[in-house]
Amino acid sequence: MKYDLIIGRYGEVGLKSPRVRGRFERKLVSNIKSSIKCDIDVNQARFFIFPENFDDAVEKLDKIFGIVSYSPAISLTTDLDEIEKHLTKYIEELEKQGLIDSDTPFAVRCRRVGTHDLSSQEFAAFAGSVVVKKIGAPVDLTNPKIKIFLEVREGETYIFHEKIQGPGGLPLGTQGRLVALISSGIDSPVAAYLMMKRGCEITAIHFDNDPFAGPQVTENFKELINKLNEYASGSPIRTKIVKYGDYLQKCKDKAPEKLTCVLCKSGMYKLASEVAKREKALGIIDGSSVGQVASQTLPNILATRDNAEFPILSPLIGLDKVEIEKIAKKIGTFPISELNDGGCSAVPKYPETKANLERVHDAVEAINQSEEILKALDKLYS
Ligand SMILES: Nc1ncnc2c1ncn2[C@@H]1O[C@H](COP(=O)(O)OP(=O)(O)OP(=O)(O)O)[C@@H](O)[C@H]1O
Repeated sequence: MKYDLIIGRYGEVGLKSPRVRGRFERKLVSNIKSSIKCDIDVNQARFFIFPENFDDAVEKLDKIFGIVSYSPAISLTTDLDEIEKHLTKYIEELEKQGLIDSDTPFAVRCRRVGTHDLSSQEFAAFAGSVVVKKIGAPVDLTNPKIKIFLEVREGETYIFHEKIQGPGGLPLGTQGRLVALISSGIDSPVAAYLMMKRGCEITAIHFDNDPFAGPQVTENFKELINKLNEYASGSPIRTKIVKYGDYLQKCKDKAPEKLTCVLCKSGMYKLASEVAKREKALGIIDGSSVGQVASQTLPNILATRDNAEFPILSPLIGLDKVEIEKIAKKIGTFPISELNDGGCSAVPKYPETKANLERVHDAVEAINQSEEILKALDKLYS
């Protein structure tokens, strides 16, 4: 099929006040243009996208937040003879692709904006008669196997048959910046993805636990960022890597062994708070889910977040592993997270699961956490 344009639609953006909607629309247009070479007209909650390369555009629109659905379409003038001519050719193409034949129940749906001689129903009935004349397929308005859409907008008419689901959400970059703690595991990239979908730009921090973890962990993290960047058109993810081994060694040397994971996590939030200040971010994201592992019990969550200076958002907090994995597979991070990275040897044999706030405060003092975090910050690289 030779299409003329792609019609994109947004959902939630349309519920905003006109001023906010205008801002979101402009951001969405610039995000689309960042990865797709095209011209775009915006008109009444529709994006009319004229790409240089259709296949490339169809693939990339699937990863641009804010777009709820999109349809490759042909355009023509609103005139019954023109509709008959172009729709007949369109049906011929669908027949060649095996999408319609004389037995395929079909329906025409018409949406109309502006003043015309015919009502939407009359336009749909006319288009239906063209399809019947061309191919003899049966009309079935309740249970069609294929739908033909006619969108009549003043003097322009668009014909399409697909409404491809987009990722939804809000345009990236409309909600401010967050610092995301991203390991090489399954959960944290999903957490970052979900907040990107809510329009938040991301600075990703990874803690390199060498010598307690091997180089593969950091390599996997970089691969995960490459994958997440496919969804970051217009606002690529900024990355920071922290050498964290010395901090962990201090925890092991100066605090009860049992508390290593609690102090590790608490140090991450503290360091992320410093990075958030530098990055003008408004919060921190992590991949916690209540009770998933020893470090994610409610007492540990409380004890590790106690000295963070920014809100910590955990979008996976109420999801179970199967639900998280389903998202990871959908967005393509799962196979990377599944790669063996050797794990972390700093984890004690019996990690604390019911951290006591007072004892954690004592341990934080014993390791001189603030100073150690400043030292680690000095070893931050991009
Ligand atoms: N090396 C690391 N670098 C950056 N963030 C980390 C690291 N390790 C853990 N985190 C953060 O802390 C959260 C909880 O830690 P936990 O040790 O349970 O994670 P994990 O199971 O290793 O990884 P994930 O939760 O990503 O599957 C992670 O979701 C992630 O946000």
